[in-house]
Amino acid sequence: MHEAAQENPFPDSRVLGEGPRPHPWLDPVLPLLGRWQGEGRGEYATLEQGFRYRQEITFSHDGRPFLCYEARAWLIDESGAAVRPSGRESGWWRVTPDATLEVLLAHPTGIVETYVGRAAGAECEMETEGVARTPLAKEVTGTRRHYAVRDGDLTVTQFMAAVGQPMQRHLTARLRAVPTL
Ligand code: HEM
Repeated sequence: MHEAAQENPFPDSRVLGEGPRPHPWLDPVLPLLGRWQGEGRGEYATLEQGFRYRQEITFSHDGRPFLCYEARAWLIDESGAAVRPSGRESGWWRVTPDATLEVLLAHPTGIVETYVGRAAGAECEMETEGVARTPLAKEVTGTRRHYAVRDGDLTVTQFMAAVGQPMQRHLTARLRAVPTL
């Protein structure tokens, strides 16, 4: 005999004023809350040429002192037309009372990253403490990220040390807040 499914009584919210009240420790990262979409450019020393992509990022919370994070990107051509799915990641942004960030991100490419960073004035900076890789994953040894919300835009930059290369820029994107579904 199957029990009837129940509506989760503790839904996530990505809109301020809807759902649970954000935990006070989340104050420094509240500007990130919501759904963002925009375009970025990528590069790396091992690649013959750069690339363009669109990316969608959502940040939500359930009243506890962490954000639920999800990001999906797809490559686009010069005219902006979609080419193929690309980088995808999900994880948790834990925030402490002194605005230290502890971030966990998992990638379908066999990589799990743990970061430590800081949130201040609508900007977040973080650097990897650890990178774990499955046997077939590419050799990524460290990553640095910067997120900034300014005038309704979210800019995201990512530097990476990987495949024998020193830390260098891989991604830069500018996203705008979009209405939640
Ligand atoms: C917006 C997200 C991302 C996009 C659009 C993106 C896109 C790309 C593209 C187009 C390439 C060239 C190879 C290919 O065509 O697939 C590439 C290479 C690579 N990316 Fe990313 N990437 C993203 C995020 C990441 C992240 C988060 C990591 C690390 C955790 C990463 C690590 C790498 C590595 C290691 C390579 C291979 C370099 C090489 O072997 O030459 N990427 N990326």
